[in-house]
Amino acid sequence: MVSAAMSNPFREDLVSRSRAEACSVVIFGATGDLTHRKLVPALYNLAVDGELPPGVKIIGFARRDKSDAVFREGLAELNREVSRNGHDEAIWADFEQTVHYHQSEFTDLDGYKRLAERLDEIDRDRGGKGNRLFYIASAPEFFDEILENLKAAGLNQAADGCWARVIVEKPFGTDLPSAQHLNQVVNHTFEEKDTYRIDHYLGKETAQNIMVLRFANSIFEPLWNNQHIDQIQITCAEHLGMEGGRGGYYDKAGALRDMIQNHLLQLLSLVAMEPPTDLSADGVRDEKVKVLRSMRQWDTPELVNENVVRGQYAAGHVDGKSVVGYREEDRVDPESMTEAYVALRVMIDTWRWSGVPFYVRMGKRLPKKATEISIHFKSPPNVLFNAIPGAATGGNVLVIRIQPDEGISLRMVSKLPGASLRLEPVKMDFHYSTSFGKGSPEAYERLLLDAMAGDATLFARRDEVEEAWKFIDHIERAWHESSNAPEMAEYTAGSWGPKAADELLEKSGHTWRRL
Ligand SMILES: NC(=O)C1=CN([C@@H]2O[C@H](COP(=O)(O)OP(=O)(O)OC[C@H]3O[C@@H](n4cnc5c(N)ncnc54)[C@H](OP(=O)(O)O)[C@@H]3O)[C@@H](O)[C@H]2O)C=CC1
Ligand SMILES: O=C1O[C@H](COP(=O)(O)O)[C@@H](O)[C@H](O)[C@H]1O
Repeated sequence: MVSAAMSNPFREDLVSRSRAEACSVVIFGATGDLTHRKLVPALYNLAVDGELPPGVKIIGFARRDKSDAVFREGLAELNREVSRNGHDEAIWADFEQTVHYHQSEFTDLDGYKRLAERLDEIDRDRGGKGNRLFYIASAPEFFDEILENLKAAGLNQAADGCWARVIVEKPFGTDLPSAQHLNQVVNHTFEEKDTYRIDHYLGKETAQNIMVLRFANSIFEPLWNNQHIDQIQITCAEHLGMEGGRGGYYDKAGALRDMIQNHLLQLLSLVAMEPPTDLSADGVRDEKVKVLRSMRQWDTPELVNENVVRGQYAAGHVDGKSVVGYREEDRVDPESMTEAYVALRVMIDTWRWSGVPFYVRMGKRLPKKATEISIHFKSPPNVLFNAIPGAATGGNVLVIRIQPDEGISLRMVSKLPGASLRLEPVKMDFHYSTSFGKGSPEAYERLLLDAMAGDATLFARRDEVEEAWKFIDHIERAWHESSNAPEMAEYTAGSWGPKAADELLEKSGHTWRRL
């Protein structure tokens, strides 16, 4: 068995103090894609690894009429396809006994009252009262209604000595006012300490390792500032387009709202934050929110033009297959002005980061799926080796590979073996799979376990979400409301994005790192 402490040595004391506790997990939207592909496989894999607390019950809440047996069979079918640890029929047979289905409309208060009775029964079987974890995995238009109905049915209150918590899926609003409204609804239903705004990038093993790399090693932190770092790049490349009917959602959201506002600004704040005073949820989140507050605002169309590039893919080839352009995708408006690619320069106006550009890019239909952060150190003074072949290969680059092939590499310049002095870049490389001999758990496993343990460190706090929206809203306004709106650039599917994104960096003498 892999214990929580073993999987996270950095937070060993915290994990041993706050273990996941038995509870009823109620999933709203349980017949949907997220539940089948991510949530239930995550719970199953926790069970396989012996991490799921005994006594956990899973109750799927959705509209379609289904028996427990039919619901379980549908879940098993997907689990066979996607489960990280494979699908063991014997383990599944035990696991599925903990899974039940509750049919109701999200809008029907009676359905919640029946749910309350059902949960009471489960608690009685457990020997009295119990904990409840509500996971809102529905489309965002139902978030308010589900929260209000939970309150109306008294399900936001826990029995003495127990807890009732809520996990809210993304998107957490579509702009600052809608996020503020949702925060008000959530906070009037559950206390902030019981609210878990999910950002699955924070649950990725490599994202968690950013703090360890920075603060558990003495060699990096002294260099982690504008004296030594020239620029930082965060790239999230996806080869997929709008498969599985995603075009309808995506064309309303776009890359900036879908990925930058949440996942990539979270990664940026982990890279840029000051050391927290402790590892408590608020200790860490206090530091992250300071980064978000210090981002220079691109609050005029001119500033957006100078610092942000948006793009859509035209037809091209990805993975050897020809694919259509963004505007030809299923459920996408043929005249859409929604971006499937964004590249931006972020400036963080703090003592540590003054003058260091953070370049962030994300795009659909790029040549491959890969997310990484690269820290580009300044070059040494060009006095000793300037006349030597290979000397112009640049400074050190530390690369944190978030996915796939999770790991960290450091690029250095070395002497090529031989009688004459020639320089060549080399790479020191650490791979999670070879160093630890096993793959990383899925982000949802860690996040579900943390919510059961009452540890909100890897979840976004209210002020983080709102600060991120403030930054994003200026850009959205410049794109969609200004008369001199910056252009929509085009790139061929399967290429690394529009030329304008290269030009964004060239202005400062930089180039995107090749992945
Ligand atoms: N899919 C993914 O990989 C990811 C999804 N998300 C987020 O998770 C959320 C859910 O996404 P996803 O699972 O893909 O969505 P789906 O459309 O696949 O599922 C929606 C679910 O909501 C239920 N539902 C819809 N209307 C009602 C209603 N009136 N009453 C009761 N149940 C209802 C459906 O039930 P029924 O089938 O019975 O109608 C279904 O279970 C979204 O917010 C999405 O942004 C976030 C990250 C990744
Ligand atoms: O939240 C989202 O994330 C996925 C990418 O997640 P990953 O874990 O596969 O990197 C993205 O494709 C999707 O558009 C977005 O909504």
